[in-house]
Amino acid sequence: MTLVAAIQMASGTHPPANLHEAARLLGEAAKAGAQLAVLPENFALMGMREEDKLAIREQPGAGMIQDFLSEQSRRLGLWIVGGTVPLDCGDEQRVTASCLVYDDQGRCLTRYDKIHLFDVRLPDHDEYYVESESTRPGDSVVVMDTPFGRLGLAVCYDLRFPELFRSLLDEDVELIVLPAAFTAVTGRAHWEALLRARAIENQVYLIAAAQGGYHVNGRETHGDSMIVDPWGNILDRLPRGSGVVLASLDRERQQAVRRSFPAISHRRLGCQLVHDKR
Ligand SMILES: O=C(O)CNC(=O)[C@H](CS)NC(=O)CCC(=O)C(=O)O
Repeated sequence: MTLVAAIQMASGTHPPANLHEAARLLGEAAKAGAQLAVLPENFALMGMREEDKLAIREQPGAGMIQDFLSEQSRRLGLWIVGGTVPLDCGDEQRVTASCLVYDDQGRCLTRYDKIHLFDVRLPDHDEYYVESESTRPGDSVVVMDTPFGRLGLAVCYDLRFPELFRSLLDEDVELIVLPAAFTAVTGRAHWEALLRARAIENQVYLIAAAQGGYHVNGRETHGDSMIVDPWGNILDRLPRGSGVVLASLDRERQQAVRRSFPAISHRRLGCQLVHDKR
């Protein structure tokens, strides 16, 4: 059994203050006995404008945010999934939205760059997002082995693309982390349904860490960070505000679900059949 945490924040415009709050919540998770903690998307900055993140971009491997993640994971003896960090990609106008995984000794082992970017005008609302103006999308599916099982990475809007999760399943993931900053409008309509669907159809644990609250840019994020088990049960959740969501992952229970309800082995369409026809 592994105790894991999803950390919920309502990040503001001042990175040091956001890191201070993240440290407090990571400390809370560690104190509760968590071995792995997931921070939300943009935990270090929810700016006034989308392009504000360009100003705090870091070179891969060095900078205030990455030093923070390394130091916290080492000091707390905690694996940390660093929500997203804006990393320099050699493009003046754009960064990558990089999800970085640190082990309990402060080493950054894995990087996943958000693949699907949120270029959306919300129906019936005066709200639109053009994430691709300031973010360069990733193009690689990323999984890694951890002491807690095979881990897959996805970020926020990625949740709407089941083919990414199938690709993760094809790599035999057992748990998937999803740092997010879902809008209040779309979150109310879709967040829980999408999370539970992705967990159920892939029979994985899903650890979703969200931004949840009001932000200086006038936006509201949905919150409701949750940990979902491979049967679709919500093990713990936090509707609003800052805090820590905790649950135990039970690999034997997961194996039992996959054995007794073998939907994964009943797949007929997708990779294999497509490849056979080529
Ligand atoms: O709003 C902000 O400032 C921060 N938000 C983010 O960083 C990202 C990119 S704009 N938000 C999403 O991907 C929302 C997805 C979503 O809400 C959905 O799929 O419905």
